[in-house]
Order: sequence, then C-alpha cells, then structure tokens
Amino acid sequence: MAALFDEISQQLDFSSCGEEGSSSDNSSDDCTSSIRSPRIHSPSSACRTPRVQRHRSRNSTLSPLQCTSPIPYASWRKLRLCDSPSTPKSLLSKSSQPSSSSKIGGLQRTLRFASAAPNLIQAPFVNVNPFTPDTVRRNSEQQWRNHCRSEDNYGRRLKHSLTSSEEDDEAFLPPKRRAVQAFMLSRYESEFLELECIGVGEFGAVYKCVKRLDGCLYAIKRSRRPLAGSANEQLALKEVYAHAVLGHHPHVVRYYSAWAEDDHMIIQNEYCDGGSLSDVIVKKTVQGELFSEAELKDLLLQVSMGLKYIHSSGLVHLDIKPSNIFICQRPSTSAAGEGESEEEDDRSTSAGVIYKIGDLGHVTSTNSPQVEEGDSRFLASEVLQEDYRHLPKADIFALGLTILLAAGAPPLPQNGDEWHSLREGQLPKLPKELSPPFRGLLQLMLDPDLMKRPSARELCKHTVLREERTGRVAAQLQRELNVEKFRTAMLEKELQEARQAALSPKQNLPFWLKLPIKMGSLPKTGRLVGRKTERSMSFGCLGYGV
Ligand SMILES: Nc1ncnc2c1ncn2[C@@H]1O[C@H](COP(=O)(O)OP(=O)(O)OP(=O)(O)O)[C@@H](O)[C@H]1O
Ligand SMILES: [Mg+2]
Repeated sequence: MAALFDEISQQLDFSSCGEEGSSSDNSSDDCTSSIRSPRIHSPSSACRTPRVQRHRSRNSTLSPLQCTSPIPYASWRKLRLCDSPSTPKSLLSKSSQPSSSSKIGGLQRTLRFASAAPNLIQAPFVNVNPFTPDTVRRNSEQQWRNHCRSEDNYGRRLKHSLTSSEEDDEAFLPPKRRAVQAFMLSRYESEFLELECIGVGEFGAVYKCVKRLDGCLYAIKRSRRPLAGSANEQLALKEVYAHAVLGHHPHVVRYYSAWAEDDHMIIQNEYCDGGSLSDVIVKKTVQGELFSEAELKDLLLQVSMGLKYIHSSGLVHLDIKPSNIFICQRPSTSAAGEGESEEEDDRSTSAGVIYKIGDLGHVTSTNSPQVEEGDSRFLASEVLQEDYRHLPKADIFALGLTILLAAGAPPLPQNGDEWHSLREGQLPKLPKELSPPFRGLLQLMLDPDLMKRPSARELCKHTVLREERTGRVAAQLQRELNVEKFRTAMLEKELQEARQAALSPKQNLPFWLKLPIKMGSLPKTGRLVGRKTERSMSFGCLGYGV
C-alpha cells in the first residue's frame, strides 16, 4: 500500500509555484519582512514570554524516523527548528509524545484511504466533527450507525460476488495501471483549472482556480507537505470541521468543499479578490498612505460581526491577524443577500469593501478547548499562561492589535519587553492620532484585564463604530429621498399640465396635440403617470443636489 501511495504521489505531484518556499505571509502581518529572527528573551517578571515566535508548526511534529514525507532529514530539522512565528509550543511538546502520534496514525489512515480510489469493500469512514452541536450529533450518529451496517452488508456481498479470477487479475496487474487510475481520479485536476498561486502560508499553498463545471473562481488551499503521520492532519481536519459547522456568514470566508488527495488536504473556499488585509497594509505603507479613521472603524465593525458569529457558534478563531482577514472588492452574493440583522447589512460598507475572516486552522471550541496557539505577536498573555476560560477575549485582543497595525503601528514584537508592555496596556505610537473615543475603544480591547475587553457582540453595537455606519446609512437615505422628491415634483408638474389642457377650449383635440413641444416626443399612447421614470434624470436640477 505504501508503494502505491508513493507512486500516486509521484503521479500527482503538484509542482507548481511556491510550495517549496517558506511562509510568506507571516511577516507581512507586521508590514515588514525583517522580523523573522526571534529574540529569545528571559523575562525578569514572573510572567511567561513566548520562547520563540509561535505560530503554527503544522509540519514539525514527527521525528525524522517517523516522517514519511520525502523531505530529507537535514531539511526536516530546519523545518522543525526554524525560528518562525509559527512554532507553537503545544505542537512541539506533542511531537515528543508517542501517544499523540499513534492517534494521528489512525486519522491518517482515514484520510489516505478516503483519498484513494473509492473502495466499496472497505468499511466506510465517517469523521466525527467535534464542533457539531450535541443535538445534531446525537441524531446523526444513529443514522450513521444504520448506514454503516447496511454498507457493511453491501461490501460483504460485493466481495463475495467477485470471482476468484477477478481477484487474481487485480493481484497481477502491473502497478502502473493503478497509478494511471489514481491519476485519472485526481479531483483537483479534473474539476479545477489552476490559474495562479495566490499565497503560501505555514500550512499550505493557496491557488486561484476556476471550477471547470460552474466557471466560478475559488481559492483552493492545499497542504504544503503530505499529511501522513503528522499532526498537520489533525489541524487540517480542524479547519475543515470549523468551516463545515460555521456555514455561511458575510464576514467569514465561505467554504465549499474539502477532500484528501495524494495524502494532501485540499480545501475549496470562496475566492476573495482583494487579497488579505496584510497585503493592503503593505501596499499602503509602500505608498505612504494610511487608512482613514472611518475605514478603520468599518474594518473593526465588519470583523467584529464575523467574530460575533464565530463566538456565538461556540467557537474561537485564535489566529486573528491581518494575513487571515480577506477582502472582497465587489459586493459578494453572500454579503448582499444573507444579512440576518441590521448588523449584517453590507450595503453601506465603505467603497464596497467586505472583510472576511479566513484561515480557520486554529479554531477550537470554547467549551472544551484544544488550543493551538496562533502567531505569538497577536497572542494574549492569558493564552500563553494557559488560562483558557475566556478564549473569545483572546480574539478581541488579537483584533485590537490588527486594527493598530492597520492604523500604521510599527511591527509587533514577538517577545521581550515590548511584547510585555503591549500586554500591560501600553499602546504603540501611531503615525496619525486617532480620535479619543476610538483610541479608548482600542485600549479597552487590549486591556490586561480580559473582563474589561468588549465582547464581539458589544463591539457590533458600539456607538463609536455604529455612528460611522449610521452616518453613511443616513446619507444614503437622504440621497434616495432626494430622488423620490424629484420624481414627485415632475409628476405633479405633469398632472398640472394635463389638468390645464383638459380645461382649455380645444377640448375636441387629442390631448397630446395640446402639450408643449418638449412633450411631443412622447409616444401617442404614452401614459401620464409613471412615464417619467423612464427618463434620464439630472439630480440637482431642482435644487436637490446630493
Ligand atoms: N480565500 C482566499 N482568497 C484570496 N486569497 C487567499 C484566500 N485564502 C488564502 N489566501 C492567500 O493565501 C495566504 C495563505 O492563506 P492561509 O492563511 O489560509 O494559509 P495558512 O497556510 O493557514 O497560513 P498561515 O498559517 O501562515 O496563517 C493568505 O495570506 C492570502 O494571501
Ligand atoms: Mg493564514
């Protein structure tokens, strides 16, 4: 079987851009690429300090002997020991625990077999999504059990129906034929046309693809290294579980599908045409531009809406940062039609920009958290101290720092004195001062006392953020009102003219002959009421300028 998978993996080599490169997006969260080397710091205080830049290290959990990936030992060691912001302590410690790797082995089989040619004779695997609400799970578990029983019987019957000669044929077929079969079964290649690589993260490379069937664009995330025998598999599943449970929300990147192929996890997500917030921050920095305060408030409000949704589903993100917030330039269908409350009404977003939370690889449930620390630069100190009682407030903390970066704050420290002072409530200096109420709100989001930090729900209702939106909505309504007033005035004028014509002595002439010349171009059958709506209008001609 191992030989078969080796062969398949050769056939399905996704050798396109970027996969061998190191992560490119972490550094941009601080709008710089020069902060990769860690500053190991021994704190004088009792408080813990991140030992290295801790972000995810989805790839670094196996001993070289266990590792089944083709990465040579030397490179593997580099991966494991690299001082990137992506070396979470929990993964490192897990790597030394044999028990966890045996668990992974079980899961690994699940994915590998599920990804190979579907084999009816094998027992059907159904993953249990740990984020599924209890009630839904209880109902579906019973259904799965019934279903498994019937599939088991079917498998047995099918096996019996195979003649011995068929089985012999299978055994003596050259391995090449299997590889060709597997190649033809590549769902990625048969269903999608890869256009370009749009990002490389710690976990995976992301490709912009067109789905051959529907012609729509998607972002396809593929784990960079094989999942087999690594803790990456659990993390990959975590991301899929979270997406599947979260469903649709205008401010969460939409998920379409996921599957394993060639021992790599592939996730099909909504394509966000504006890239990540991190990209925009870098671009603005290069151009010497800054987000306006109104734009910052809009960003905070939108991401808070996404977080409110995630938190209300009993989950926490735990890796909020600019490179995990994606932008849609156009009003997406999901944003236009799915607003459930006034909070989700996106018609009034500034310049039509919609922010969406993505990269759910660190999501965990609030009730029984299994914390995989995110990027240390955005890590709340209580999470570092393994106090997981109020995890949503860690997301709020990371969001506060994200907004400060968008406001032009210098790169965030990975550890050390600066790291601690940020967590003691000392905000960094900004190139342009914010208004006191807004600055006060950001200060609260970073409060060392997590109980003082506002919840996502509170942020969504906060007057400092709402007044901006309320102002925009009021302006929009005023514009619409002006248009309606203009229409009414035109109709009244026409009505008056029609009445006058009716009272004039030439009553036996058709009324349209009595109309002034400017109206003569109308069709003879033209209706009086409502016909004005077909005309082009010049706003402001009656003093209703907008
Ligand atoms: N849906 C999407 N639309 C557009 N671009 C995307 C999308 N998803 C990811 N990207 C691009 O790919 C990059 C990496 O994606 P993502 O954060 O999901 O991967 P990752 O490997 O989990 O990253 P990391 O672990 O470094 O945060 C993003 O920063 C972004 O530039
Ligand atoms: Mg990411």
